[in-house]
Amino acid sequence: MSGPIYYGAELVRRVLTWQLVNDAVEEALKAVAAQSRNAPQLPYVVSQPMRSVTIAGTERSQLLFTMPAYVGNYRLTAAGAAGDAGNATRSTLACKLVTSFRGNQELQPPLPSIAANILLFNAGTGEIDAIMSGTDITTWRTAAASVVATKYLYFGRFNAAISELPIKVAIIGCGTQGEIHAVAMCSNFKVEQLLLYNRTATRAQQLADKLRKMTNLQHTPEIIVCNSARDAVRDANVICVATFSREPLFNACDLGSKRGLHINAVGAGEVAFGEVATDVYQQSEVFVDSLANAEHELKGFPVCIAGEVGNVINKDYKPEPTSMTLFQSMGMASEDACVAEAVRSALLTIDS
Ligand SMILES: NC(=O)C1=CN([C@@H]2O[C@H](COP(=O)(O)OP(=O)(O)OC[C@H]3O[C@@H](n4cnc5c(N)ncnc54)[C@H](O)[C@@H]3O)[C@@H](O)[C@H]2O)C=CC1
Ligand SMILES: O=C([O-])C1=[NH+]CCC1
Repeated sequence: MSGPIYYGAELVRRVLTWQLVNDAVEEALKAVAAQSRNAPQLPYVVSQPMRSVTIAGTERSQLLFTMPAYVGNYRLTAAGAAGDAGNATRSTLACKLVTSFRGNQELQPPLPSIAANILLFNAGTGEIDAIMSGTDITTWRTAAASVVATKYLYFGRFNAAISELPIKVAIIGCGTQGEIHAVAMCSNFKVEQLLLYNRTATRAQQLADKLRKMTNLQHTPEIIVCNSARDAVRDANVICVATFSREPLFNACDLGSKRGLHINAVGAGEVAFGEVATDVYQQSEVFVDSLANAEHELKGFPVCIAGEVGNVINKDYKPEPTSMTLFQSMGMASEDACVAEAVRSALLTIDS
């Protein structure tokens, strides 16, 4: 063996599309749920041990996570698996190394708070095949998990086609995740209004300006920069919250009149679930990406968890049209493994 191939960020970016990432993430969510519910009729074999967290210093503001996963017998159906490869089952052994240094945004020039690399192993021999830049994969796959959760938990409750139902989306926190969630929502759904809020208002304004200039969004919504999280969430159908806040940024009475509502709670995952008030959790049906991870990482979580998103997909569960659902996203190594495999597959396709 000549040593691992390195796939840098530029190469990875060449093949990242929503179809590729959404499909790989959906497959990972289904595989994890099948494994945890012991569904022998489904082919998947998953091993996803708890991620380790190394604190780099005296506070939890600088962290290194190791995120290993084996996902066996899954399929890549999107562009990543061109031609016949789309029908073949895959098995991937991978480990992501990811840092979360939340002060990086204050540096001059700023650096991403989250930076990652993914090691891909030969699942038959255990030898390392490739090292892939994982920062964009982390960014995209996290938004894709919210897209998949929104597709099944919000749109899945209505009979209309996704492309026909207009929605208002609130983005709370306009950093890397806020931006990719805005792009993901406008690329996958018919967003008629995008309501942006950030603690530092200029950041929300900068994101609004950037989004208005983007020509590749499937839907170009009206974009409103809000003065408070409360203003942003009041009329939204879908809320994405992605900050480092440990304090609730909105509570149940901020959500306005009863209507169909879905929340993707993405941030603060490594320390808590503090961004959203307890009464919002209490009034929601709460789903996670992995129950096993939730047991370990969400100690003191205020409500019972209804289940895993993958189980909603596997079992075709439909929430009531006016219910409030919440996806507590922690991020899973299986998502990284399946997306990295799809990226490698797509790169091999364009090279050949
Ligand atoms: N669930 C998952 O799979 C993943 C979750 N994350 C989490 O998403 C969150 C955001 O990550 P990035 O967008 O990469 O970070 P970022 O540093 O790019 O953006 C963070 C945003 O949150 C805002 N913010 C920070 N502290 C705040 C506070 N106390 N109150 C209100 N707003 C505050 C900042 O103004 C900034 O706009 C983090 O908590 C991170 O750990 C990140 C990657 C994956
Ligand atoms: O899943 C992930 O990669 C992360 N979750 C929180 C910080 C990074």
